[in-house]
Amino acid sequence: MNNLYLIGLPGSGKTTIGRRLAAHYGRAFRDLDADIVTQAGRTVPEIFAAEGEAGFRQREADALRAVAARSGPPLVLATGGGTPCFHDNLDVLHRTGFTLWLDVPLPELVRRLVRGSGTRPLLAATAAQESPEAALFEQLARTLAARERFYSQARLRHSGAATVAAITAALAEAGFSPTST
Ligand SMILES: Nc1ncnc2c1ncn2[C@@H]1O[C@H](COP(=O)(O)OP(=O)(O)O)[C@@H](O)[C@H]1O
Ligand SMILES: O=C(O)C1=C[C@@H](OP(=O)(O)O)[C@@H](O)[C@H](O)C1
Ligand SMILES: [Mg+2]
Repeated sequence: MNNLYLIGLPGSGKTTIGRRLAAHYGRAFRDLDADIVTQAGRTVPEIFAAEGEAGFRQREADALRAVAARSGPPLVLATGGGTPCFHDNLDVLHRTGFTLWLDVPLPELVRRLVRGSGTRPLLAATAAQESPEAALFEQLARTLAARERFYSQARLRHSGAATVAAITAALAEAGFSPTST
């Protein structure tokens, strides 16, 4: 299976860029968080509140395995920021597709996330701090430190321009074949 899997920190553009890459390649797009929400009948913050992070991670692992096991044409999947870091999910990603790490500098992530962090439970507490930007930066830096050893195993780390043209050129150079199944 030749799915294209986008991984990286919250705000790195997995959902936004994933949708554009899918359109470019003529593939279906899926967002793992959206699958989880549909299956649970609850929003992501509601799942964290009712079931804790452990409950969310179990749902995430199950949803990923459902996508990975499906038959049909390969798709583009935006994972959640934590997906590669729990429940051997990285093995599932590597066995069933090509992993692309969107590596975006922390100050840019802070600019993107400082409004709307309430929809991301692991970042929500930063909004109540005296300096939300500084708190968000610290939180993202801690998260990256814990996750970099997973993200860095991606087949391609893209740190350049977040355009479809730049990313598809980098993917081609790294050996991603959009037409192979
Ligand atoms: N390349 C980009 N340039 C500017 N803003 C972006 C870019 N990609 C995403 N964003 C914005 O950043 C926020 C988070 O993007 P999103 O795609 O949801 O990231 P992720 O799924 O990785 O958490 C959104 O408000 C989105 O509009
Ligand atoms: O980083 C994380 O652990 C999470 C990121 C979120 O997805 P995005 O990366 O799309 O924001 C979502 O899966 C959940 O809030 C947990
Ligand atoms: Mg997303």
